[in-house]
Amino acid sequence: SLSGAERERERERRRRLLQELGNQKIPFLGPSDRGFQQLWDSSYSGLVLRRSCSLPTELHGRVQAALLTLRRKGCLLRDLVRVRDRDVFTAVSRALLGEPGHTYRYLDTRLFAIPWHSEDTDVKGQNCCDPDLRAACKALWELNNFFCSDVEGQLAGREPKTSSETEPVGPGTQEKPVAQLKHSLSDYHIADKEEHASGQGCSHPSPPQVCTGPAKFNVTLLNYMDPAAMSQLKEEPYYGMGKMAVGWHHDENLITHSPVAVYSYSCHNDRGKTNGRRERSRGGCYSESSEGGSGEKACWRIGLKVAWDIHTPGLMLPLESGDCYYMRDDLNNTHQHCVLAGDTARFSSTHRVAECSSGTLTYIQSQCQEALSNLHTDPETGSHRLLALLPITLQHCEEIHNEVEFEWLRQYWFQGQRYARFCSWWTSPMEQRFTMLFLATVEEEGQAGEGRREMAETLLSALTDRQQQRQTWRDRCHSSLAQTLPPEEAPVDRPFWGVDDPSMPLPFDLADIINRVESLLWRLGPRC
Ligand SMILES: O=C(O)CCC(=O)C(=O)O
Ligand SMILES: [Fe+2]
Repeated sequence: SLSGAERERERERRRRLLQELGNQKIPFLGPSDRGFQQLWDSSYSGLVLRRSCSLPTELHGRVQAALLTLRRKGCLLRDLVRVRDRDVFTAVSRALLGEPGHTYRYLDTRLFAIPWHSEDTDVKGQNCCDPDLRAACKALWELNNFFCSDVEGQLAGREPKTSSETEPVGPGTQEKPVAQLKHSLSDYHIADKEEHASGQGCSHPSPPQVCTGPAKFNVTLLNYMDPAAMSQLKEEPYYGMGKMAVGWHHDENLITHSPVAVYSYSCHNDRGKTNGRRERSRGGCYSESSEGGSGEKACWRIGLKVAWDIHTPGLMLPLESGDCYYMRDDLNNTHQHCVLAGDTARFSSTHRVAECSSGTLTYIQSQCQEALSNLHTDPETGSHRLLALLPITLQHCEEIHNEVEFEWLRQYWFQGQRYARFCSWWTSPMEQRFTMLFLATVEEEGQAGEGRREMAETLLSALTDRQQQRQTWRDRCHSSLAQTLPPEEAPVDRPFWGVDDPSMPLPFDLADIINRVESLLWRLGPRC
């Protein structure tokens, strides 16, 4: 994610562009506009549309049922994210599904994946949630497998478009013959297992972090919004594309150049399906409502723009229920996208190759292990002592402490009981007493000279940083927006301990300790 300075530069750049633009709108093209396909070919070539009809029917059925199950169970929740140092609720409700132990970080928020539950006899996950939820997760895992193999096919075959049957598709892509798509779902499972076995793909936690092999989507971020329930959606400001459910953005925290695959499902508000003809007016984005054509329903659309460019027209792509699209190559880097709300409720499942080198439970547990290996506990007294006292070791331990506390524990508890409510997979790792918090200070260590100064300096910077971050999290937990949440979703300021908790070597409030280290440094005098 962006640093403060980078954010500031972006803001300034945006301000200048808006100034240049004045009150004018930038043109954009939809499918019924002349030059649409040409614009797509020339400026949006990483975008590929796969129409609903080219996916297996039974896959649609399972995925759509799964999304409805997740909604019914209340798994989809609005995130209290941070944008430009302010807390805001996302307009869409979300949930993350994915490989066990994976997380996805966006807008200063770490989402913890509900595991796919791909195995029926997963010992670890057996009792973590009920069968309906397990089945729902598994359906999205099947969709994930479909996308993994489909996006590869799309990458392999870059011949120019040959079929004009399904309009429109992206440039340089060939719709797979329908026969080829009528694989049974189990074919995809097998393909998936084989790829896992061969160790290819880019979902593995360690670097390199550039996508080279076939795409292995490791998480999907689900989105849901019912516009009827939203009082005010923002108007798209640059092109006049209409109301936005998700504003302009790049997807964050992805392996460089990895693709994103999206399944779009717009539910019909009424009973029954839209039958009869569809009318295509501007952008083909109105469909006649099912009950005799009274009133038009705006459909959901994706907006795309070239980043930092006010000259290339924008692209607006209407999506019918069941349509999928891919963002390939570097489209996500060079372009931004937004989601334009239609009239009906809509789900999307957005499959990603999350950059997980520091984003898995395995990773953070090994970090803890490493730091703890430097901690000796006296079996008699229970007191703790650091084994290695090199400043570099101390600094590393303190950094790990901050990482565990702020990137994992506080992130998790800030989202309240939401995870434990549907699936208890994360409960045990998060409830574990993270002994990390026991790391003692070196104040008492009888060292002299530069070594001691260096230690104190190291400690001071770690503690100051920790104190600041604790305050930020406290503020976020007690913000007026956080207060509006029901108890089960309300942020919990955890971990927290009282002033005289004997099991904690350091108080929660570090102000006194920081003062002591500061005065120690002062007593040691200036660096020689
Ligand atoms: O819903 C969609 O089609 C895309 C949503 C999106 O851009 C996102 O979740 O990052
Ligand atoms: Fe996105």
